[in-house]
Amino acid sequence: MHGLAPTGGTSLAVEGISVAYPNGHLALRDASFSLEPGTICGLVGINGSGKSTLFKAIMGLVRPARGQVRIGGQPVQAALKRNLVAYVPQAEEVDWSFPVGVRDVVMMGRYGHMNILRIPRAADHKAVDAALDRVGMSNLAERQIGELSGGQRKRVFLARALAQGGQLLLLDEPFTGVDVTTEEAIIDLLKALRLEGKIILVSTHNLGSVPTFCDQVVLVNRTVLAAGPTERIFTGENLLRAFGGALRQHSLPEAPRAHGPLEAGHVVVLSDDERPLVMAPDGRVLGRLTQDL
Ligand SMILES: Nc1ncnc2c1ncn2[C@@H]1O[C@H](COP(=O)(O)OP(=O)(O)OP(=O)(O)O)[C@@H](O)[C@H]1O
Repeated sequence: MHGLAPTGGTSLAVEGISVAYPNGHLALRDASFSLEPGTICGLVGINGSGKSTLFKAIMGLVRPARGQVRIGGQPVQAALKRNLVAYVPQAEEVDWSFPVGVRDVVMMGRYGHMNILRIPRAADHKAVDAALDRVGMSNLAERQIGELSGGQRKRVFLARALAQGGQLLLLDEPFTGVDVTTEEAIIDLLKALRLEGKIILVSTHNLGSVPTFCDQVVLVNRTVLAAGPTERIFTGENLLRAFGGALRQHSLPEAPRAHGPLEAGHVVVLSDDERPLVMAPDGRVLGRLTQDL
C-alpha cells in the first residue's frame, strides 16, 4: 500500500476461493489475496486466466465452491446491500445501440440508493452531476451513449461507479482502445480516488502501464500466482511465469530514449497488448514503451 492512504475505508480479502462453472470448468482454484483501503491494484493474466471470474466472485455473481470473499470484513452480499462495490464493465459487455442517454446511465449508479419506484431525489441528481463533472463529461450529459467515442464511453461508466459511491471499484479493461491522453486522465482520477481511501482493482493487458499507477499487483493464472507490492511482484520472471509463451518478447539493441542511462545495454520489451513493458537486461522494470519514446 502506498504511504498516503487515509485510515478507515473498506478492505478486501479473497480467501482461498475456488470457482467452478455449471459445465464443470474450474476457473479458479484456491485463490487468495488481500488489499487495504487506499490501494490501486492491477489484475494481470492471460485471456481465460480467471480475471473476470474473480470480479464475478467479488460482485457475488458466482458463488465460490470453496473459500470466501470478505469486503470490509463482511460477506459479499452484506457489502452489496451497502452499495460498497461498483463495477466498470468492458465495452463489449454493453449494448451501445440501446437508446439511453449519458445522464441516465450514470443515474443507474444511484439505483441502490433509491426505493423501488426509482424516482431520483435531489441527492441523486447532485451525485450524478458531481460524477459527470469529475470525469469531464458534463457537456455531453444529454448525448445518447451510442454517439460517444470509446474513451468517452469508458468515462460514462466510470462516472456511474462514482455516482454509486462504492468503496471498492472494479474496472475491467478500462484502457482498451483508449489513447494515451485519455488513459492518463483515467489514471489521474484513480489516483485521486485512492487518496479518498477507495480500493481500485483494475484488470488490464497493458503491462507497460501497470508500474505507472498500481501500488499492488495480482498475477492470475487459474489461481493467484503472486500478489503484493508492484516492485516485488511485477518482475520479468513472474510475468513470464504468468504468461508463458503468450507474451511477445523482443530485445532492442538500444534503450528507448526515455530510458537514456541504459543506452549502452540491450533492453527487453514484453508485450501482451497496446502498451509494452520495457525491462533492463537484469529484469528490472523500467516503464512503458509509448509512441513518444
Ligand atoms: N459462464 C461460463 N461457463 C463456463 N466456463 C466459463 C464461463 N465463463 C468463463 N468461463 C471459463 O473460465 C475461464 C476463465 O474465464 P474468465 O472470463 O474469468 O477469464 P479472463 O481472465 O477474464 O479472460 P480475458 O482476459 O479474456 O477477459 C475460461 O477458461 C473461460 O472459458
